[in-house]
Amino acid sequence: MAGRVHLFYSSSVSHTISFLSPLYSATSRLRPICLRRTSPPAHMFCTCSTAADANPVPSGTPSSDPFVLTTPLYYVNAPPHMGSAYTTIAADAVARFQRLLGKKVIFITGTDEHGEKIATAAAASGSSPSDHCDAISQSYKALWNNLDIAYDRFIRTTDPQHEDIVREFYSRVLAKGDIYRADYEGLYCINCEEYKDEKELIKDNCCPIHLKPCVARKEDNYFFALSKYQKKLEEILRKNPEFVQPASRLNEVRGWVNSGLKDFSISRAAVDWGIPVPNDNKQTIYVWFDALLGYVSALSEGESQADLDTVVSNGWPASLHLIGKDILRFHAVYWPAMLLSAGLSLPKTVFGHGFLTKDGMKMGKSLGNTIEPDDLVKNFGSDAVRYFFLKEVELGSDGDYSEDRFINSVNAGLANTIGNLLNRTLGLLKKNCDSTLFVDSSVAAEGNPLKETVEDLVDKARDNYENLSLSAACDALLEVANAGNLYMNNRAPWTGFKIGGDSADAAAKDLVVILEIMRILAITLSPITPGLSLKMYMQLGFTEDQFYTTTWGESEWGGLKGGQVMGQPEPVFLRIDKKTGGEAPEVPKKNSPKKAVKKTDKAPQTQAAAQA
Ligand SMILES: Nc1ncnc2c1ncn2[C@@H]1O[C@H](COP(=O)(O)OP(=O)(O)OP(=O)(O)O)[C@@H](O)[C@H]1O
Repeated sequence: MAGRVHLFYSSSVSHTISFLSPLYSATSRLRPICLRRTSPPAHMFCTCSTAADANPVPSGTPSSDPFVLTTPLYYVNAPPHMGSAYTTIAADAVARFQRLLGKKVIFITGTDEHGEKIATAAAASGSSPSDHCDAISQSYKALWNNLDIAYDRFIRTTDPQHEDIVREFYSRVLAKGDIYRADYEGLYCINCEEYKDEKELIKDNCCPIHLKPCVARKEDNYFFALSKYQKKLEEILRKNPEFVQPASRLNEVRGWVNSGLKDFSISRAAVDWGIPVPNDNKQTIYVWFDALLGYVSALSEGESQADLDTVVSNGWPASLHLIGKDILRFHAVYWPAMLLSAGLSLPKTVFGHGFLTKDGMKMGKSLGNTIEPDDLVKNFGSDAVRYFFLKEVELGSDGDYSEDRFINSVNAGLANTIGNLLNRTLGLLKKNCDSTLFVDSSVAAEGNPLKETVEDLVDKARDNYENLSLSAACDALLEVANAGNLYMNNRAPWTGFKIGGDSADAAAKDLVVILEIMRILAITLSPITPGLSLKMYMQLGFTEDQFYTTTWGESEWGGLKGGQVMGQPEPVFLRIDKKTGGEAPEVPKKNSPKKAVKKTDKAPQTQAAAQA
């Protein structure tokens, strides 16, 4: 889904209805309005309906329904960049957290492959659109693999089952009387694949986003009667404020809706590379009326027949659409209206996060001002990349990348505060206790207020995960590690071992306390840094299989047992040397989606893991 701007009707667009579907009649000339392009609390995971309460169509999600979450389907005009990776990493962390809670999760991502821009990009590279799409969608899959993304479904809008769903959806909306035909003339931005309002253009009729001149175009198109859904959308936004998150985005969406919704064009006459409009193969379906349906068609995977009733029974509606704020209007205005028209339930939450920027401009494929995530993974490992962007860029706000900030943050958090504490503690345990735990961690912590501190922080992290405050979840977990470091320094167990007797027993208990903290951290940090967490868990004497079957419930204090033998103290995360950068880690071969949730390969996953 490109950050395409949709323009309804502008003063620069001459628009007259030349043909009306027998099912819909418009009587007035459509008035000009243009759209500009530009982050759920605990309740979003409750099983009661939210947006669906205001939905006139049958809805409601029983508690056994899966947690379905989506990233945008990325537009294959160019390979992925750090911006595309940002949304996907955040979605992966949410998916992993929900799995830890024991939910059945369906994490959907994929690629948006139709439209003029794709045909042009293919021609420029001397390949057919279909070969081009195969190559670029593969580059997304490869990056997700390198970033440890455990998606469940990867939908391509050129998949046959998707095309079937789009046609069925279109037919439902047509039958509802919500599609009609009209003339359209105006200035067109090929990169946005949209007609633009002259008022929003900059010098020489250039698109303000892509900085390229728009071209005059005239065609007749099919339109979707968005205006019919004005009242319903107002009601949904009033009754279900959690439908759009964070609150600042909700206000934006309310502003758009309250200023009056105008119908929009859902076909293109001049674009061959698309799904033909049913009963009119001279037109193809507009990319957004096609791509948004990918969230639905992804649920038909594995079915011999792809139809809307099947996908509904397979988990629709989605619990969460995680998107960038550039495509909020499509997801929070057009999409719910389209779903209402087709008689489908609305997603529970649309979360529009902020932008990664470079020199103040949104990083994007069209502008080419991108950071290559593969380079970051190669230099620093996937855990470092995931940690930095989730901790340092609050979901919902914009954030700038700088290598210095990256290295400082990752070194301070993962290498010093967490990795070093585990390594020191295991080193002391090896030297003084033959790497064996002296007592159960529940016994070691009797009367120790640190246990309660940790429990409170873990609860805080859980709330933050649930609210999609991923950065705050990282902060709470770092506080847990800080509390462990402080305890180690205050208690100085090495002196107790030197003294011997009761003091040595107390020191041995202290080590158990700290290792229990590390166990809890390994579990609770695993949505953010799955590779590092696995490494930590295994050093604590657990197996890989045990790691992949842990639940959030197991983060309760008391998992370590007396007599348990710990692994060898080896650094789980090495400091990154500012001068040389990180050493290249082995890029793990992993992530067939399900396998990634319960991996069986043994490849090290972090810079440190590769070196350890
Ligand atoms: N700079 C960015 N910061 C955060 N997320 C981004 C950024 N760029 C893209 N994304 C993610 O990708 C989505 C847009 O996908 P798309 O494939 O259109 O990428 P794009 O680079 O924005 O494309 P283009 O530059 O051609 O408009 C956004 O909604 C967001 O989820």
